[in-house]
Amino acid sequence: MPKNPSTSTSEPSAVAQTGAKESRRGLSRRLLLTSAGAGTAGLAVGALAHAGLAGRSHAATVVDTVEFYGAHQAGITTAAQDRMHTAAFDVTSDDREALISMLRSWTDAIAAMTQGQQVGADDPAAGSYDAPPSDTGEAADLSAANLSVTIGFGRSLFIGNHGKARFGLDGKLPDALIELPHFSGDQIEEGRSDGDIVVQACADDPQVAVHAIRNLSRLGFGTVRVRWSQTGFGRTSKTTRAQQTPRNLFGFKDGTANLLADNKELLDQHVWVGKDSTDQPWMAGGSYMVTRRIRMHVETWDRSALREQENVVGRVKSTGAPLSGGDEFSEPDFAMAGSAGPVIPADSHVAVVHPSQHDGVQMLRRGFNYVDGSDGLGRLDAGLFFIAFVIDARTHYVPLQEAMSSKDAMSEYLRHTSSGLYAILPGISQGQYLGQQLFDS
Ligand SMILES: C=CC1=C(C)c2cc3[nH]c(cc4nc(cc5[nH]c(cc1n2)c(C)c5CCC(=O)O)C(CCC(=O)O)=C4C)c(C)c3C=C
Ligand SMILES: [Fe+2]
Repeated sequence: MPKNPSTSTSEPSAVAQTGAKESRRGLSRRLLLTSAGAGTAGLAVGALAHAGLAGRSHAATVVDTVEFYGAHQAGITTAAQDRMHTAAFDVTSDDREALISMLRSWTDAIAAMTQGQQVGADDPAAGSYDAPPSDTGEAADLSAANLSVTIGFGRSLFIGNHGKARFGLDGKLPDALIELPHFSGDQIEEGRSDGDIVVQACADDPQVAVHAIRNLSRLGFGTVRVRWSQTGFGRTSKTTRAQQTPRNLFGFKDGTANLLADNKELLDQHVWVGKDSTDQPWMAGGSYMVTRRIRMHVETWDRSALREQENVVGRVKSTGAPLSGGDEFSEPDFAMAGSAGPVIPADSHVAVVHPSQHDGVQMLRRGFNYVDGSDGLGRLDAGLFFIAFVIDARTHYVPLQEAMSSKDAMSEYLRHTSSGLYAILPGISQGQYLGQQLFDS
């Protein structure tokens, strides 16, 4: 389990572990960790002990925090972490002020947790003995592990399930926040889908991601309740050039042709909502997140020949190169002829979803593998929790999914069991709360 905080992020915190921060906020989780006894928690302790509580020389301190404030929320272009816990919440209260108050407390908690600090108070022993601790405590000895928390609102937050405006949000529903259509072959479970608010927590330590969701859920008690939640591991994409392409549960490299954090022009074109590309000015700087829990019939896959597997994906299993040749990052040549039709079959996954088939649209994929035990019939309940961030799902997701479900050979091995589309809030600066642009608009 990666407890190594030496992996810096695409958005490192400029203030991580400075003396100023210590005196302002008291002991951070990581400094508690260091002072509580080197040797118990792996490399983090070694590194921080060297940075020296004694000497207070912070020069060697490693950074494993992701900046929370900014024009966009973290957790989208942030270097994809290894673990995920995503949850959707339904708002149980009708009170707009209660919702805003919860979003304020969530903002404070996220700002603290992403910097490796406890929720509420930095020192868990400082609270009242007669009250529950302000932090649940299971991450107290862990580093921030590159935690990012990303919040979005579902269509039902604006108009409920009957089209009636909620929380005074009349006229604030973005046109792009559609109800995703039913796609051929879908076996969607309602209880695993949609929801008023989505919270994606990603970290390089599963306990840190779970801790984030649990503490937000606790802070929301009386205002929201969890509708569904999903854990994931082994990121199935890369979002920075420095990251190696990971493999999905079919054993193929996944994320090769993904949009990357350093391609600002493409991100502006395909991921970030701009003030001119939305009917809702409050969405500028935001994005749309598509979630699909896709069961992969791994037992059937494992019994299929390598030739079949590669023809289904359109790439070489070992290297990730397109079947038309070259290396992993070579462009596929869909026109190259083989002995019986194109070398890359027209019904292969990459041929079906490639931008050349869809007016050049691209998406930022950020999914995770999942295994939720077995299904009672001797098969793993395993697959991909597909997550993609796009500027507009109507142009950047729906047509691709329609093509997949009608002509993608991979679909035979897949079953979509959940579906969600959320308006990802723009980022905020210090002093603001998540969602403020909407509620102030
Ligand atoms: C509708 C969008 C997509 C869904 C759903 C989806 C599911 C899915 N994909 C894989 C495995 C791979 N996908 C790969 C590439 C790829 N996939 C999509 C879209 C969806 N995939 C796109 C847009 C692309 C990029 C195409 C391109 O530009 O070439 C690949 C190849 C490697 C890579 O580029 O990432 C694999 C492998 C699975 C297993 C899956 C559902 C479980
Ligand atoms: Fe794919």
